[in-house]
Amino acid sequence: MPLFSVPKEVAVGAAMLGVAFATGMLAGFGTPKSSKSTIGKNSPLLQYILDHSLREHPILKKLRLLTADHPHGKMMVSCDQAQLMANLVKLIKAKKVIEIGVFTGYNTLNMALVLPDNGKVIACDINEDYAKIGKPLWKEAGVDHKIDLRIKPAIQTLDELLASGEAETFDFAFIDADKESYIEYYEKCLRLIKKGGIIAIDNILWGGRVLKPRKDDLAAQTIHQLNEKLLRDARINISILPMGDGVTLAFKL
Ligand SMILES: C[S@@+](CC[C@H](N)C(=O)[O-])C[C@H]1O[C@@H](n2cnc3c(N)ncnc32)[C@H](O)[C@@H]1O
Repeated sequence: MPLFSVPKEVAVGAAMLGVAFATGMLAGFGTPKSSKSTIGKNSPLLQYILDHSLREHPILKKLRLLTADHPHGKMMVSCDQAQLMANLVKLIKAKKVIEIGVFTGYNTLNMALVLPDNGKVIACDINEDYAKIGKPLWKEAGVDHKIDLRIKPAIQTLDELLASGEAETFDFAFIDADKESYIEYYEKCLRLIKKGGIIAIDNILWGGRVLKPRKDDLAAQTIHQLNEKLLRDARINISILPMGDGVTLAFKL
């Protein structure tokens, strides 16, 4: 039984989105490429959205183009989603931010650029080689002093932050690493952020595989379980945005 019935206008909107998926109407971002888009490719409408909203810092753009050439370039967060997160970070006047899954550091730089000079991004990844690509650009942008890169499993970093008394001291978290650990990441981030803080969770549509997660697809199953859990979680308010590969915003109450 669903917790809430679906309002008619929502059902209509969802149906329209479904049609858009099916017809490829919402079919992706052209240039600049939104590399992680589930919502298709080559859509004039999404291109229009980008053309009329993207204000990308030149060094951020440089890192995006550099990352796009990387063999795993598709892992990079979409630029429109990154811009939304930067706007949220500014709106809530965030000072302390966690990023789980740095890759080449596009969004790490994106957030560092909008934090105050004494702000901090705790940037978690297991692969130092990826981060080495972005590091010189963090420096070129003059924000490297705001980035604390921790190369080890993110769960370990989160546990260390909790153990050192940093619960309820963070303003914003972005979860974008191994999907199988998403529920653990969420629970630990929820303890680390303050009331009024925001957790953004990427890939919550997982290329559409959340609709019918296969038994052997642990990532799809975990994301789907998290989506179900968040709907019923009284500690937060949520919104799911059909942007990139789907992003949930969880607002801590
Ligand atoms: C999708 S990418 C992150 C993209 C990044 N947020 C951006 O702005 O472009 C996922 C990253 O998670 C990292 N990762 C995978 N498992 C991890 C773990 N257990 N702990 C920390 N990072 C992990 C990978 O090395 C990879 O760089």
